[in-house]
Amino acid sequence: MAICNLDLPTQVTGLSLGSPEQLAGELAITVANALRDAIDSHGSAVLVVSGGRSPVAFFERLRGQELDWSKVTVSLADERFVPVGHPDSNEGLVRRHLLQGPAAKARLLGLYHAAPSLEEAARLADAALAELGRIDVLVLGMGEDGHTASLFPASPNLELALSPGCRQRCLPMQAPGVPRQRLSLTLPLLASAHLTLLALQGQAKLATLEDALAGDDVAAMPIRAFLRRPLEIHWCP
Ligand SMILES: O=C(O)[C@H](O)[C@@H](O)[C@H](O)[C@H](O)COP(=O)(O)O
Repeated sequence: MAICNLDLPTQVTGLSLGSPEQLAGELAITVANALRDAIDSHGSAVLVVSGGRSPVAFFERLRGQELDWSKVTVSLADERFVPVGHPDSNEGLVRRHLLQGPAAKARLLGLYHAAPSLEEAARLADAALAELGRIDVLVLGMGEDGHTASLFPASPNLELALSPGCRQRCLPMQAPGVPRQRLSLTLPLLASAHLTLLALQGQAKLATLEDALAGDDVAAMPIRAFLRRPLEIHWCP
């Protein structure tokens, strides 16, 4: 299915849903099916999710899905350099909205570490991610500037984070708005996911997607790195 007549590359599929509630439900079913398949095929599943405002309804629908959560590891595509109890924490968001009920049995591999600097926190996250293993499902969001995870245009370290040879799994990044200090998984790790989903809501993000599809400068719009790989976009007005 196309998304609002957007001309998608062959490796990108698009699903248009009627409302944010339908998008959350559809995404939850898609992710749960992929996690069950991973558990059936290799005994465990790794889910990497994004934070921000949009995923809350998706998290709450996903936690209601029947699966063996004790075999699931949840991690984050990016994090803000704030304590987990801070309202801006993505780990806090996942703990509050996803890891509840049966889903609380999942293991959470967070990125935040209390460290004297963002750089040191990124080094600690990078070391912790060594045990993540293969990402079975990656759920990305996107900002209206075309960032994804915390791969922001003009951020220091962006070029390194996007390079195919980047050896770090996690790097310190700077967002244009608060909270500025971020931790982001790098492209090689993110792009290694077996299934990558991009969840978008609203006309503004549809326009951003259209801009991203019309150009090829990845540094200007890092989401472009994912549009040239197999990707499933779920969008609603
Ligand atoms: O930490 C974050 O903010 C996210 O990981 C980020 O990459 C997010 O996916 C986009 O900024 C979209 O955010 P919204 O869903 O809030 O629009």
